Amino acid sequence: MTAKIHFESVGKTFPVRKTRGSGSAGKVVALQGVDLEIPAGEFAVVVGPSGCGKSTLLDLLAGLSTPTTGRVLLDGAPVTGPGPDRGIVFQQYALLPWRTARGNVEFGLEATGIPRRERAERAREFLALVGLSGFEDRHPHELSGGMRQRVAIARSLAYDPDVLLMDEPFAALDAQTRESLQDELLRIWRRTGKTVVFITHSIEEAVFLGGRVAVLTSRPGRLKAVVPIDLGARHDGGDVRSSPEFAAHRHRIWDLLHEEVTRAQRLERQGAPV
Ligand SMILES: Nc1ncnc2c1ncn2[C@@H]1O[C@H](COP(=O)(O)OP(=O)(O)OP(=O)(O)O)[C@@H](O)[C@H]1O
Repeated sequence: MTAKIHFESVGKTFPVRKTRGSGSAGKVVALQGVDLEIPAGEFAVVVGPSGCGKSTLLDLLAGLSTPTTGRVLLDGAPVTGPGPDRGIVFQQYALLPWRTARGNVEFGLEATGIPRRERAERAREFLALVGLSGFEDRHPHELSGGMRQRVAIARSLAYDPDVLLMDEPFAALDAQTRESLQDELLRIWRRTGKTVVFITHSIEEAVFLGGRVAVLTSRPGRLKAVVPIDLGARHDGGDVRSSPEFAAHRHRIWDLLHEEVTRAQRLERQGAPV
């Protein structure tokens, strides 16, 4: 069966401008030879040291940039640009401040030609899905950070993309809000059956959310390991985050990352101006 998403020997190199004191322009190899298949309906999480190319990987899948080598396939066809089959949620809310929660969710639908009444209905439905019934008429400044991010998720889901791309969507939130949004997201994922690609710096978040966790090496980002997460039935109730299975997965990913983080720090020190 064709994978929903297939990174096929993907590499990405960025040209960098000449900096003061350095002789010539150079390049940054952000990703190198990344091979990863993600089946439909999977919740895939990507972790890796800072600057290893996680956002670059997501941008390629979103069609916001093109790979230097290899291909990114969606349903077997190369990604050639952004499309409504992929919804993106970033760390920053990116909401329109002059529009209400409902207006923000409707905004994404306006370009699709869906009639006004249906847009309003769908916005209400998706705001309810993310737990924001009763807050439809609030503006972003009248909502908490967690609520704003819920609006952003509702906006992405409202046009029914097959794939949800999430780039550290909860990183700016306090710990409690973050955990409750993780619970919500899993509930929504189970209900909608979307394929999710989720980037995070948090190992706990990766283990809690991921069906599989892809660990990237420090730059250039290559695939170091793909760790299947099995938290068993405990995921359906109880405090899964304190279970021994959770701790074992967390430890395994920590081990994989630790070596890479150390390597990245060493490279950073070597590259730092003296
Ligand atoms: N447009 C660009 N031009 C030049 N270099 C870029 C560009 N975008 C990313 N890079 C470089 O590519 C590398 C990977 O960046 P990317 O943002 O994908 O990493 P990341 O793993 O998401 O980082 P972080 O965890 O810090 O968010 C970095 O060294 C970054 O500076």
